[in-house]
Amino acid sequence: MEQIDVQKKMAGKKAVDYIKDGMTIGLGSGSTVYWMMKRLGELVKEGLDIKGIPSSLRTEGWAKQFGVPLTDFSNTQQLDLAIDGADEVDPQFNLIKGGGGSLVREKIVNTASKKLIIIIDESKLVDQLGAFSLPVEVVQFGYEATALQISKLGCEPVLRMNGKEPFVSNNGNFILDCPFRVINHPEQLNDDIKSVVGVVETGLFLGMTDLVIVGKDACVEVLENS
Ligand SMILES: O=C[C@H](O)[C@H](O)[C@H](O)COP(=O)(O)O
Repeated sequence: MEQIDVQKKMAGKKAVDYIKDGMTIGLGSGSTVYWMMKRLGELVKEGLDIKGIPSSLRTEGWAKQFGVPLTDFSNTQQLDLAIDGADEVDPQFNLIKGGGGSLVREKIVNTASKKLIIIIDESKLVDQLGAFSLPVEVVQFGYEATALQISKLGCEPVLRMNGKEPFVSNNGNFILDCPFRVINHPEQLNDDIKSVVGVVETGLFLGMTDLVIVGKDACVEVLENS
């Protein structure tokens, strides 16, 4: 296993320490979340009584594979805890997410949760957001016009592809990857992008993270948002 995967596994496995009996859990997306799901499945087999709401079809598949019981928003609108990955985390615990294209469902799930824990490998910690191209989910119709409007905010959006076809999110939308390179004012940028017609959601997750678990080579570091 590569070192980065070892770090993801360390972070994912540590996160389940925060899950308590009776909780409803937001289940994030991505390769780090995979390890959390695997460990959570083991704990459920040992008797842990929880329910989860998955933030992607892929995570839903893992839940079924590992035996993690699921529920949905028709049964509960507030979750106790959400555990999710990230593509970048800055010192203020602001995030870029959506590298896997699940940002809309993730933002709905994480916003509905009382607490958000982010699990990452070391490479995700950055001084400033923006080196990772910001994913923005947009409706398919007229996406070229939507991209033009976003470009006026300081980047050249790239339509995400899946082979020769555009990538389509679990919500049936396209993703524009927006290379801003340096994001100095994330709140303002988020507002500006969201005001563009055709934009569904941005991958900026601001002021929502309570705890970051960073997987390192032989340990984990837990960073608390004070
Ligand atoms: O859409 C994908 C999500 O935001 C992921 O949580 C994020 O891309 C991090 O994924 P990974 O743990 O695979 O690096």
